[in-house]
Amino acid sequence: MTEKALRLGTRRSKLAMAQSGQVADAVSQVTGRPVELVEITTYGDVSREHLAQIGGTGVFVAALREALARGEVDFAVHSLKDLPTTQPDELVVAAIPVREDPRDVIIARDALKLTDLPRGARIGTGSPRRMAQLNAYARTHGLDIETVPIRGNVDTRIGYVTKGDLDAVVLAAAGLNRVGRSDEVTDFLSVDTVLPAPGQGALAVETTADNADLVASLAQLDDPLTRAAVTAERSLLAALEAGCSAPVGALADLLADGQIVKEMRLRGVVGTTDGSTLVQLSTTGPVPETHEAATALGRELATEMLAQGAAGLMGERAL
Ligand SMILES: NCc1[nH]cc(CCC(=O)O)c1CC(=O)O
Repeated sequence: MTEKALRLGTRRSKLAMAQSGQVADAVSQVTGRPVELVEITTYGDVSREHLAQIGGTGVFVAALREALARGEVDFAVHSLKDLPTTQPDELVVAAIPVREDPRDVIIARDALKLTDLPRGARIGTGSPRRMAQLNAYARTHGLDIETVPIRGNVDTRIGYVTKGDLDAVVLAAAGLNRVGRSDEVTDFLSVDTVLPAPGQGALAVETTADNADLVASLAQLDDPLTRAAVTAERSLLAALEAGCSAPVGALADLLADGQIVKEMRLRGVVGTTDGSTLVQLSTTGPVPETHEAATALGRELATEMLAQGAAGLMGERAL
C-alpha cells in the first residue's frame, strides 16, 4: 500500500510551480511518500496593482501560511527573500536547501551587457535595492542609464524588452534558472556591482511546529551553510528594521584558503534609489555554527551600517 500523499501548498505562478515541483521531488525522495501540489490563490495574485499598498510580497507568503495554519496543506515552499524576518511561533522553516546562484542579472536587447548600454538606456526594475545600486554604479562608471519602475512576473518583465518598451530588465538568476530561462540572460551582474537581496536564490520549506515527524523528514533537505548565510543576511535586514521592499542588499559567503574554509564574510549595502549615497560595509567572523552566532554576525554589521547613517537612507518607499 502506498502512503498518503503529503500536500504542498503553492502559488500558481510559473516560478512558484517550478520551485514547488523541484522541492516536491526532493521531499518524495527523502520521505518515500508522494507529494501532491495544492494551488492556493493569494490576494497578491488577484490584486497585483495594489501589491505595494497591501504590503509587498509578504501577501503571497501570508496566504500560504494561512493554509498551513488551517491544516489544508502539510508544507509550503517560499522564496526566502520574500519571507518576512519575523517567524510565527506555530510555524518552522524545517529546511533551507542549497542556495542557487544568488546574483541579479540583466536581460537586454541585442545581447547587451550592462556596460554596453547606450546613453539614456532605460532599464526596468521595481526594486529600490536594484535601482540604488545600478544608479550608484552608473554614477561612478560614467554610464548614463535611467531606471524605470516596473513590476510583474518573469514573463511580463522579459516582455518589456522583447516588445521594445525597455532596453533591459533586471531579474534574479535563481528565478530564471528555476523556470528554465537562464539562456536569455545577457549579463550576470557581479555582486560587487549589485549585492543581491537577503536570502536571494534560497528557498524556505515551512511546516507547522507541531508536526515533529514531518519537520524531521524535511530537515534532510537542509543545507547548514546556506542556512547560516541567509540567517546572517536576514538578521542584518531585521536589525536595520527594513522590510522586503527596502533598498537593502546582503550576501554572506565563505572565505577559503585553498580547500580550507576560514571564515564567513557578510557584505551589506543600503542606498538611496538615485544612487547618490550608498553605505556599503562588510564584516567577517568564524563560520557560524548556531542560529545565535549567525544572527550576531548580521546584527554586528547592522550596528556598523547604522553608525554610518544607514537609517537615513531607508525612509523612501519606492513602489
Ligand atoms: N521579487 C520576486 C521574486 N522572489 C523570488 C524571486 C526569484 C529569486 C529567488 O528565489 O531569490 C523573484 C524574482 C526576481 O527577483 O527576479
